[in-house]
Amino acid sequence: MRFSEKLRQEADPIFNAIFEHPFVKGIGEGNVPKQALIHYVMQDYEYLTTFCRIYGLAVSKCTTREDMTFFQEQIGFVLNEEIHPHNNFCEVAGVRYEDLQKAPLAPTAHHYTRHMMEASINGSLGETLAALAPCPWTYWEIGRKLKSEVNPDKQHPFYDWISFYGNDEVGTITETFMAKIDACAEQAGEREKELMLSHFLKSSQLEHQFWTMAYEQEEWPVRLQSSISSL
Ligand SMILES: Cc1ncc(CN)c(N)n1
Repeated sequence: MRFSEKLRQEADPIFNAIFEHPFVKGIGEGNVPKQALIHYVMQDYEYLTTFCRIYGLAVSKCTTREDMTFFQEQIGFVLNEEIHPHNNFCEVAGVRYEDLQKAPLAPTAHHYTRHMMEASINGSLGETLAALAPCPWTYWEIGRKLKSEVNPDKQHPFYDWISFYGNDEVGTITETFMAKIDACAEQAGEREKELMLSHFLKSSQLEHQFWTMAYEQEEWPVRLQSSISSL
């Protein structure tokens, strides 16, 4: 079995819990509370900004230009393409995208981004890839599942979101992650492979927790006036 398949197999209960999450189910049913959509976009905008910084850290781990090019292209994808699903959520919620930017990271988004940063600063390229992979991988599987089960037409409120993540481009990104993880695992010792599995499972758990954070509009326990904590 490919190492990437083993990661996916170990994470199966988490992926299944994500498919059953009320936010994710709500996307398929065309029925997500407005405040959940708003909280999601506010947090995801900051999450994806940090994700680009982590891709920069990943570049510092690369030994080939091919790997560098992959991460460079992924930064372009986040900055230029992933604004479309955010715009879909904003349109449904009836808010302007510009008004949802620069929010302080909520506890779960903070935890998730710091987990990936730690893996990419202190770990190998394989550990970095394993920590980052659940981001495209879970969304690709959600998109593909909703596309086949719901088969939305253009009248569906989340047609754009489902079409975006169920699209072959996100599938190709996921498959490239898998191939790079497999190549790293072939060179890795047992300890490094254990860490890759651990990082993959932690990020998958935090993907699930991110949906809950948005659905329940998680905030820090004490509300402050200042937005200085936005990093
Ligand atoms: C938290 C999260 N995870 C994954 C994705 C899809 N790139 C996203 N936009 N946000």
